Amino acid sequence: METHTFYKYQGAGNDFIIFDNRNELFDRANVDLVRKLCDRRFGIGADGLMLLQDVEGHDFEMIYYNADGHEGSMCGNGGRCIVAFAQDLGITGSQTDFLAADGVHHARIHANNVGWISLQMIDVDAVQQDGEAYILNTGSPHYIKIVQHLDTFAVFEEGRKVRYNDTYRDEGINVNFVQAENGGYYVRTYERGVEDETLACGTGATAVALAMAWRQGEDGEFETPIRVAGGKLTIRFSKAGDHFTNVFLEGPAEFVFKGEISW
Ligand SMILES: N[C@H](CCC[C@H](N)C(=O)O)C(=O)O
Repeated sequence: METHTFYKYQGAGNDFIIFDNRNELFDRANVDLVRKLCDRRFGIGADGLMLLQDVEGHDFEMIYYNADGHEGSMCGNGGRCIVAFAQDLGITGSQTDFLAADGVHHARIHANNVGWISLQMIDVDAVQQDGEAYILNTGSPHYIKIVQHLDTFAVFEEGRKVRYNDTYRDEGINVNFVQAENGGYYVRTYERGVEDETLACGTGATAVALAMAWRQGEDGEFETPIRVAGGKLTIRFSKAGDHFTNVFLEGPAEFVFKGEISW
């Protein structure tokens, strides 16, 4: 048994356990351990777990796991949280470039708005349709459907049906329900890998902003406010036809607590 220090961060209520794994003491392949630490009853509890590691040519590498131990896709809120963590560790200043599952990300910590982080997301070149829903990949795969009365909508049940239907069962998909409001959108997401509704999903909020602009069809520069259960996010991007560039996810990322755990 060895004792390990962990850190807990949250971004708009999407919560993460983070380890400084520059010493590589956390075994990347230990998926059972990831699952146990993320369990809200048997472990620390979180929507996901991240490892901050050293990597050639960038400030650090972000290794992200969903609560079920699944690794390999991007997490937008997690990305903003690990940037805050890197700054708290003194690894980076107010700007950083780091490596994640979907490539290199640039991020900026706003000096005049403490805890507000702007994270560049991958360019998007394709929006597909599945019936009335929109499908796109913003580092993770997303399904987006417009609904009425989102406040009382059965996100868990309806999200789960889509995530496990014949089309998506094997790979899984994150299911976002959206309703327009005051020049922006209200979004609730059923997350694959958590297999539940979370309070926020950064790649999901990004996918919603892009899909809604694609649906409207006009090109230009956009700044889209997105309200989620855990707070507010802003998505900035340029749209030219099916091409989305300069995509930024902006929102809060905060340290919650740190602790020690043995295994
Ligand atoms: N919460 C995350 C999404 C994690 C992606 C994951 N649920 C998946 O695609 O497997 C976010 O803020 O972007």
